[in-house]
Amino acid sequence: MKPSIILYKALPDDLLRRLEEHFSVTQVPNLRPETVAQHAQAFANAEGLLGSSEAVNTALLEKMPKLRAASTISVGYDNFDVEALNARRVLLMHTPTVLTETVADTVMALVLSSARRVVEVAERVKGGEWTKSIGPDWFGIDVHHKTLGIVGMGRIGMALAQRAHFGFNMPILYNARRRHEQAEERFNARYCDLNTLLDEADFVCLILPLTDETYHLFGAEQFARMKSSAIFINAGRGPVVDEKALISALRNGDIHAAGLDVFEQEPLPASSPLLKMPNVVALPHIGSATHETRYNMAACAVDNLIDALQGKVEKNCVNPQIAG
Ligand SMILES: NC(=O)C1=CN([C@@H]2O[C@H](COP(=O)(O)OP(=O)(O)OC[C@H]3O[C@@H](n4cnc5c(N)ncnc54)[C@H](O)[C@@H]3O)[C@@H](O)[C@H]2O)C=CC1
Ligand SMILES: O=C(O)C(=O)CO
Repeated sequence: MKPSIILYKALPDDLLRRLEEHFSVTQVPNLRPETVAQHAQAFANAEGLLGSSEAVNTALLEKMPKLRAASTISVGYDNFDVEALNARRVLLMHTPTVLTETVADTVMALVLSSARRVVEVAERVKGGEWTKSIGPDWFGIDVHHKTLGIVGMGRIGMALAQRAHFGFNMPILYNARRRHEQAEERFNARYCDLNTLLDEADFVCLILPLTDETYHLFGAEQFARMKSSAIFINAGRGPVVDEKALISALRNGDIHAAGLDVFEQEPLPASSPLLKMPNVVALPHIGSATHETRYNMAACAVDNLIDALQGKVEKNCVNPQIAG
């Protein structure tokens, strides 16, 4: 008999067929308690779980006594209680690498659009305001040759550094938990402590995972330290930043502008002051959202679940140490 799994995200037809070749699949719209209650037997029987963007915690694991592997269609896994998974010896698989280049493109888009005011001035054109040759009130600031500070020099940080160094001649500073020889050799990146990076960078780009250590890593103190001409970019996770402090820093002119793909609450509430600020580019968490990359992420997650339930954890496994 095929192992049973729960699928909580729609998949392209060919990937669903691939999954069904290996598993008996129950599709559900989400992992909310009412959904779990409605499909209690399927959850009770499931050995695998596949989807994204939902909390997987002790309460859910209690409803899934046979669960052996969870596969998320994302690289970030802050929505999983990894300790609880480890305690239950449930493997957690994720999708690094396949999305790295696309997310780095998104970060570069945030850098360019916030510095050159692309969204703001395009709206002015659409609003019929371009009636004569433009003046300095439409101008932006240069990106090329400016200093880029990267906080979190992982896979995406490296892909961003590559774009900035070779494409835009930007000197690169970085802060990470350890020195990154490749970043220094390939992109001439300079390692520094966070305060030095904040003091010197023209663009401060966060591409960090959300962990206990990174929660609210950026607050009033960090924004006050940045240059008043600096642009702040966050494409990692919203709660790494104290959003109230960010709003104050933008209001007070402590920083010049912000480009944001992630927020403390997603979707960003319509009442957020960020939406009223012309110097904020706010995107709906589109870092990896291209047709090609989202397909590749889903395919990777399907393969990951097939591998994990066969005990293969050589790649893309967050907690391989628990494999039997
Ligand atoms: N906006 C979006 O759509 C996307 C956001 N992300 C986010 O980006 C994160 C990074 O992805 P990758 O680069 O693939 O991960 P990665 O694991 O390769 O890189 C993360 C880097 O952050 C560093 N780091 C962790 N804690 C730190 C701390 N306290 N101080 C300084 N550095 C620290 C790590 O050492 C590592 O170098 C993901 O965990 C996810 O949260 C990822 C993909 C898409
Ligand atoms: O993969 C992730 O972690 C995302 O945020 C979406 O691609």
